[in-house]
Amino acid sequence: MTTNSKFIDYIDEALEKSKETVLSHLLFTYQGIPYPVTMCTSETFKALDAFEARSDDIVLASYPKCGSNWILHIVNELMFADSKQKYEYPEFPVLECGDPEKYQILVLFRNPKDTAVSFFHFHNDVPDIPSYGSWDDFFRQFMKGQVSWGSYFDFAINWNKHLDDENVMFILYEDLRENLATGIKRIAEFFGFSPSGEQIQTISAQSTFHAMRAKSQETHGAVGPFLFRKGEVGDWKNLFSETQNQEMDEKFKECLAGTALGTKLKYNSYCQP
Ligand SMILES: Nc1ncnc2c1ncn2[C@@H]1O[C@H](COP(=O)(O)OS(=O)(=O)O)[C@@H](OP(=O)(O)O)[C@H]1O
Repeated sequence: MTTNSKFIDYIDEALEKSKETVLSHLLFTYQGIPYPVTMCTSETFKALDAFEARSDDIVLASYPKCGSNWILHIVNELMFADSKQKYEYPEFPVLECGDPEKYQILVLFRNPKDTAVSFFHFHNDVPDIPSYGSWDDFFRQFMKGQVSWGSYFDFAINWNKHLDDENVMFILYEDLRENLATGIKRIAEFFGFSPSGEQIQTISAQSTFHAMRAKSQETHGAVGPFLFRKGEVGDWKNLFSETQNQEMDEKFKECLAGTALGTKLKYNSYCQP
């Protein structure tokens, strides 16, 4: 992502509001889903009802902490390689709804255990964001879907219905982690970009966790190093208890076992001890 003061201004403003917010006052509910009062308002959601997309808009859908800043960076670099123009965001680039028919949509998933752990650290590490009392407290709320942006599992169940849509491309965080250049090539093909082998290599080198973390203060302001925290697969093993493992395995089975998305998430590879 390019240096963009609008982007950083928005994050700084949200952090400033977070300073005065206690955890019990963090969430409001819009159409049954909790959102943080520091970043969203019901007015914005209502205004988005009248939003009209352009036919060449690109949309990324992701539950929090699945690597959205990573993919935004990659797409920006691909656009730059294609057009030689750096895109400057006129607004903070997060749209909470829109007409899917009009977009090409990247859907980004990460295994639910690492997603939960990343989400917990974000809350508890960023000084200005209200903290949970403990990992166990956060886990309980995460499993109930009572965290910002709601339930990972409801998000997954809904997207499972759209995986075969022509305008939707699925990306798995763990696949990208394993082979960044291949992932970048697939994203480029989906959007009709034709980067050279050299451009793919350059974008890959700029999109590694370490490269992005090193620039994170420049790209994301004070919160940067917390957004690019560890970037690993399997960090959940440091926090999950045996009971929590079983609880999430059960929930996964109940919600996603036997579904197309359930298979694509490769749960047995990434979520078993
Ligand atoms: N380049 C690269 N490689 C590997 N991993 C990366 C990369 N960029 C971001 N990340 C990791 O993605 C996690 C943050 O996800 P999001 O950007 O979606 O967070 S947010 O919802 O916008 O707050 C967060 O995960 P954790 O480190 O586990 O907390 C980031 O470190």
